Amino acid sequence: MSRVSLPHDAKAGPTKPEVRAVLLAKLDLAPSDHFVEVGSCTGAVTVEASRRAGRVTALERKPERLATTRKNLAANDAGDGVELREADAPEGLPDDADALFLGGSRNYEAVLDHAAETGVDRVVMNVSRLEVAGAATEAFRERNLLEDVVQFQVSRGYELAGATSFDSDNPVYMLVGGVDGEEEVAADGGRR
Ligand SMILES: C[S@@+](CC[C@H](N)C(=O)[O-])C[C@H]1O[C@@H](n2cnc3c(N)ncnc32)[C@H](O)[C@@H]1O
Repeated sequence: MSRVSLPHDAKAGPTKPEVRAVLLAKLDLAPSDHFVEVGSCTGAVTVEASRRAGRVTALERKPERLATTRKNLAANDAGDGVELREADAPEGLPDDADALFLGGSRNYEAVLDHAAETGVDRVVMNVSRLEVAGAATEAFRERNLLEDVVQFQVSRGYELAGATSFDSDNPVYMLVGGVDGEEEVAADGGRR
């Protein structure tokens, strides 16, 4: 299993390893891909993506967090092919992304507009707040970007009195799609 070392911390991160595993499966990155990330923060996703995609452009609006991305990339020998931009998306978004990940939700509607206009093949957004998840699902749907909505929660075991108990992370809503995305509908009319 590939590991990511994150010696440098930032307030809003990192995206947990189990969530990254699902995210990477959905993004399905290949060496021919240009991957664009909005909100790189600790760089946990940036590092993983740089091991799979040929090109990575990572945007982060907060300069101190972008510095953390840079330091954690260096700690993983992962800076090759990665361009870091201090920008508040949609500012700074390239026009040739194959896969786009919204790790931060600020201006997400304008970011989704840009994705739809430039024909991004795979778009994934992680949301933790319920109201934002609902509104963002609608925003994906309105732009014909929605294929799948996945909600999951990870619990991590710890030792308690010689046995194992669990601490639960917040639930994650993962919106998955892309241009020409079609929502999956089961034969009985329910969503799959
Ligand atoms: C939840 S954190 C992302 C965590 C990151 N995936 C990691 O593993 O560390 C969200 C980040 O997105 C950034 N952000 C939010 N909206 C943004 C935007 N429109 N453009 C650039 N950065 C943004 C925030 O500053 C924050 O650092």
